[in-house]
Parts: sequence; structure tokens; C-alpha cells
Amino acid sequence: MLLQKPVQFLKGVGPQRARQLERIGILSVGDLLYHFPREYQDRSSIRPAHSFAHGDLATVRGTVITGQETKPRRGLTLTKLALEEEAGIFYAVWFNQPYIKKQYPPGKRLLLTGKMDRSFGVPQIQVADHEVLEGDESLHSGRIVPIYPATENISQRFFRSMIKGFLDGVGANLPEFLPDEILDRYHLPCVAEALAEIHFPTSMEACQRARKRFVLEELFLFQLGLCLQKDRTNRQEKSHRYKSRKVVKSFADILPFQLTEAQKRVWQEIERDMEASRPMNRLLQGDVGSGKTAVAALALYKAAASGLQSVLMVPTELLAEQHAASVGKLLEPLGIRVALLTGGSRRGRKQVLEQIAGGEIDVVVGTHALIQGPVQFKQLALVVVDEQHRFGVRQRAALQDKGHRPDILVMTATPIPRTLALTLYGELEASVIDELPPGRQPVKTYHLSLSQAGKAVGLIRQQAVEGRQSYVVCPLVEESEKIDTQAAIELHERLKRALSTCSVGLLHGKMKPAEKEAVMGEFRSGSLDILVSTTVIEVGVDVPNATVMVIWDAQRFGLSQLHQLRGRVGRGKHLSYCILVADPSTREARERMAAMCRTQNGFILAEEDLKLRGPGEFFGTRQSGLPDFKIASLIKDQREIEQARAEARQLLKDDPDLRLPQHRELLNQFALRFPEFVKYSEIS
Ligand SMILES: Nc1ncnc2c1ncn2[C@@H]1O[C@H](COP(=O)(O)OP(=O)(O)OP(=O)(O)O)[C@@H](O)[C@H]1O
Repeated sequence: MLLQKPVQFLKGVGPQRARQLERIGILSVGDLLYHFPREYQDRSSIRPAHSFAHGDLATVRGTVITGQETKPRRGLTLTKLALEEEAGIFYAVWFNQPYIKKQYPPGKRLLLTGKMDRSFGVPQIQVADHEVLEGDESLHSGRIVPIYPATENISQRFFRSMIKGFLDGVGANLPEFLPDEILDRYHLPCVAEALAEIHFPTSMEACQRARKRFVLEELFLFQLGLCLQKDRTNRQEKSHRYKSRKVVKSFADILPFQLTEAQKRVWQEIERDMEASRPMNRLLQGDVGSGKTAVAALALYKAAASGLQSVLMVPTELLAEQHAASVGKLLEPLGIRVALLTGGSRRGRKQVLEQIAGGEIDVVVGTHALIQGPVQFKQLALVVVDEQHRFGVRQRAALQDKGHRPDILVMTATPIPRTLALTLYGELEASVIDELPPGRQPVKTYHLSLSQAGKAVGLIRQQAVEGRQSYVVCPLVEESEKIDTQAAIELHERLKRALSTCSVGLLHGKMKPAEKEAVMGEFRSGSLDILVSTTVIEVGVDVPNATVMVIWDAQRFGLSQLHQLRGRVGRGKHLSYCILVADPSTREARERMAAMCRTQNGFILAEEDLKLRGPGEFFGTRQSGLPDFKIASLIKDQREIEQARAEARQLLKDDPDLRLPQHRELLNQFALRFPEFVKYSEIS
């Protein structure tokens, strides 16, 4: 296929150029064509030089009459050409481009774009782009001109010439791969026309239509992948079967609380999926502290009571320990064997692995990394993933390789706007816990400056007298766990002195897992009043007696993280407080503090966060599992996400495996752009 050919296929691209292009991810002709302009400059209106005002971006045309070169000071060469147009004479000026004078002798016709300088009698243009006028066609001026993302060594002129050369040649015959119905429905240009318009627009409207085509194309191919993956699991039969509903009824009786209506509804959805013959693929969404883990525990129980194995995967070791303890407390009295799989001692780990393989363990709790490793199960039926955005579509797909098509339940605490959810979790069915357990009171949230931090200490002391506990979270220093740790140690010392009647513990990432667990255990049991900690406690930690969360240097945290941290308190019936100690210096940071004080609603905060930071940051770029879109924006193109989804669904209804001959090109493109989906679907 033409687009798959290496860039060196193009005339003018030698080995050195190819290497430069490779550095910015352009390997094939297709990569080059899909290297879209960052913006455009309208240089289409060619007017006489004198009609432009001082400072205007001007495009003019003229014939060279004379040229001169001067060196006003060291290191500066000034080339000045005088040009003639019908309306008179104007000057064109270049800095440090000594070849110009020779290259453009008198008689050459030039098209020039640049800033107009009217400080002299004769109009003078400081040239930004120029080209020789031979025919009618112009590339760098006299039209709407593309501006590509800046790259070292590779000029704008190069991109324009290469792309134009290709499009005017073989490119004009590129076969279309999107179905005609889609192009018709959204009035979109075919691929050849769209490429021409997005690189060299004839009008901004045509350019917009071309852009829309590529946005929809990209999202459509991606959604096609998600749908194929979903259909694949829907068509599978799982080899395990659970025991009937009655089993779990008795379990619900032993929970120390009544399920909320939302939990009941969600549990019904999950149980129905578990009992179906095809594997479950479900997303469980709910704000911090809404009781997701409690529902997940029901699923783990149902598996164990049916003689099947299950795992609970969590993002941190600390959380693995906590969940192993809390799930163990609930399930072990019922004769269910729960084990924690840690990276700790090799011998201990080996033994647990053997027990898992032998089927002596029913529920395994561990981190994502550990469970994704080489763990053999006797009969794995259910995987619960506590996600917190550290996992993506690809990793989830890979999970299906474990066990005999296990049921998968993904939990997430960050409420995700619907369209984003479609992109991130499009292959999953969704359940939402939209209600908090009864008796919860909003967490009173205040913002204090560093100089007012003494008030926070007073609050901690007063709460300790009442028997409540507090967290103090230390400043987060990007990329330096060492400094984080140091800050935590210092704050711990200071608080110990200031709160001499209280017991103050310390937790940081540099401690050994056993030390961490010991401290956490003391805090959980209530023998520590205060826990000073780095962000290791960010997610999932559950101590309902804790009522104060003090976040030091809170401006360093993103909104989602602040909301997660705040979610560690207000988990019981006592009134709770969140104190943001911060001296924010930017408007954005002040905005974040204000948003936290204004609302408790995770959904609103997530949208706010998304607006302030964009999706890459919001999800943590590297681990987000977010697809790397070239042109589509998860914020701006929400409507297109929905459209792409609907179209992908429709298409697969008629051609579930993309086998029809008219979808051949589509299949090729799809495999080229999203190869990971091909691996985990049944098409080839
Ligand atoms: N229906 C309920 N009634 C009362 N308390 C509940 C109920 N469901 C859960 N809880 C309690 O509320 C707290 C939070 O529940 P859980 O840990 O399941 O929430 P979560 O959604 O997993 O939280 P996070 O996202 O913060 O990890 C726990 O202490 C749990 O025991």
C-alpha cells in the first residue's frame, strides 16, 4: 500500500532526512501525510505593497529590479531587494540569508509574505516566506498556507513541498476507505480531497470539513476497535459457572451495614453478568467512599462460594495490604481463603504462588504489576481491577489472556464525563453508584495560607481530644521521592513537638512494606492520633474514624488528586474537615483551591480538572492508557466521539468481522492504525 511505503520512497528524501523525520515519528508516507498543520496563515490576499499599514502581515508580488547587501554590524547581513509592481516600487528585506541576492537577480518574479514596515517613504517588507512565481501555483504565499509543528532541522518549506509533491502526483488517486454512507451523512470529503484541503486549503470552510473528516476517521477507527473487542468477549463462552443467587443473600446479611439502593442496583447488574454464559466486562463507577469495594467484595465472595478463584488488583502495595485485610476480615469467617501476593520475601511469595496454582487460595489480592506477572491459577473466574486511571484499554485486553476468559470488573473513583468514558472504557458496560452511604456529612473544606497553618494544628488537637484521627499529607515534589521523604520527616518532627500530648506516626514511600503496614495498622486500630504521610495514602485508604485531612502545599496537587485525598475522610458518621494549606501563586492554582472549597461533587471537580489541565495531565500521561490521537481532541470533539461510536456500531451490525470486500481498505487502515485491537479481536 502506498501509505505504508517508507518516506524515502518520496523524491527529495534521502537517508539523512529520513533519520530526521524518524525522530519526530514519521516513518512512512502515511505518517507524513497525517502530519497535520498546527495552524494556517491566510496569505491569499495579494495586494499592492502601499495598501498595507505598518505592522500588517502582508503578501505582495513583484519583479526584482536591483539588490544590495550590507553588514550593518558584526554577525548581521542585510539583503535588500527593490521590486517593482504595477503600483510602484517596494523593498524586501532578509536577515542573514546571503544567498538571496544571487538567487534572485533582476527580472525574477517573487511572491513574498512578511511584516510591513512603513517607517520609510517606500514600503518595506521583512520577509518571512518567499517563492519564485513561475506559473499560477504558489506554495508558500498567495494562499492559505499551512504551518506545521515546529521541528529542528526540518523547515516548513520542506514539509510543504514534500506533501504537495505527493498530493499532486500519486496522492490524488488514494483509495477511499471510509464507507460512503459516512461521508454522505456528515458531508465529508474523500480522503484525497481531504488531504489536499487540510494541507493546502482553498478556503477555511473546506479546511474545517477536511479536519472534521480526519477527526471522525480517527475516532471511528478507534471506536471500531473498542466495539470489536467488546463483541469478541460477548461471543465468548466462559468455562466457569457460579452458584445461584441464594449464596450471596446470606453474605449480604453479614455485612456490617445495609447496602444503599445504588449498591443494590449495581450488585444486581454485576450478578446478572456473572451468571451469564459470556464473560463480564463491566465498569463500576462511583465517587470516593461510595462503597465500590464493598460491592466488589460481594463478587469475590460469590466466586469463592462457587469454588472458583478470583483476584483483586490494586494500584499500590499499601492498598493491597489494606484490601487483603478488610476482605479477609469479611470472608475468612465464612471459610474463604484470602491471600496477599506481595513483592516481599521470595520464599513467602513462592509459597503463595504454589497455593494459588493448587487452588488452595480463593481470593488473591495484589498489585497490578504482580498479578500481571507469571501467576498460574487453578481456575480463575473473576478479576476485579481497582483502576484509578493507571490502566488502559490495552492492559485490559491483555487480561483476557489470563485464565479461561475471566469475568472482569473495573472500578474507578474518578467520575468521567460520558464522552471520555466512551473512549477510555468503550468496550465495557457501565454501572454507577450515584449515592453515598447514609449519614455521610459533607467534608468542611477550608483554604489556609502557610502563615495560618497553626489553625490546622489546633483543629487536629481538638479532634484528637474527641477521639478522632487526622492525616497530614506532605508536599508533593515532582520526581523526587527523596525530597518528599525528607519533607515528611521534618513535618513529622515539627508536629510531634507542637502536639506533644498526641501520638504522631509517619509513613513514606522509602519505608519497607512491613514498616508501612505496621504504621498503617496502628493508625487503623486507633493507637495513632495523627498520621503524617507522603501521598502513598492517596487512594483507597479506609479509616472511618479519621476526620481531618490536612494537605500541605496543596497547590502542588491536581484537583482529582485533592479530591481523592479528601475522600480519605468523611467516611464515617462524624463531621470531617479538609484543610488546604497553600500559598498558590498562579491563577489556575487559586482556581483549584476555590473549586475544592466550593464543591464536594467529584463529577464537577473532574470536569473542572479536565478543563484546567487537559486529558493527558488529567489521567497522568504515561500510565493513562489513553490512545495517542493525532488530531481528535477528547475535549473539543465530544460530538464526534458519539458519532464515531454510533457509526462503528452500525457498521459492525452489517459486517461483524469486517470481512465484506467493500471493507477491505477499511480493515487495512484499521490494522495499520490500531494494531493492538487486531491482536485482541477475531479479525485478521
Ligand atoms: N451501604 C453502606 N452503608 C454504610 N457504610 C458503607 C456502605 N458501603 C460502604 N460503607 C463503608 O464506607 C466506607 C467506604 O466504602 P468503600 O471502601 O467500599 O468505598 P470505595 O468506593 O471503594 O472508596 P474509595 O474509592 O475511596 O476507595 C467503608 O468504610 C465501608 O465500610
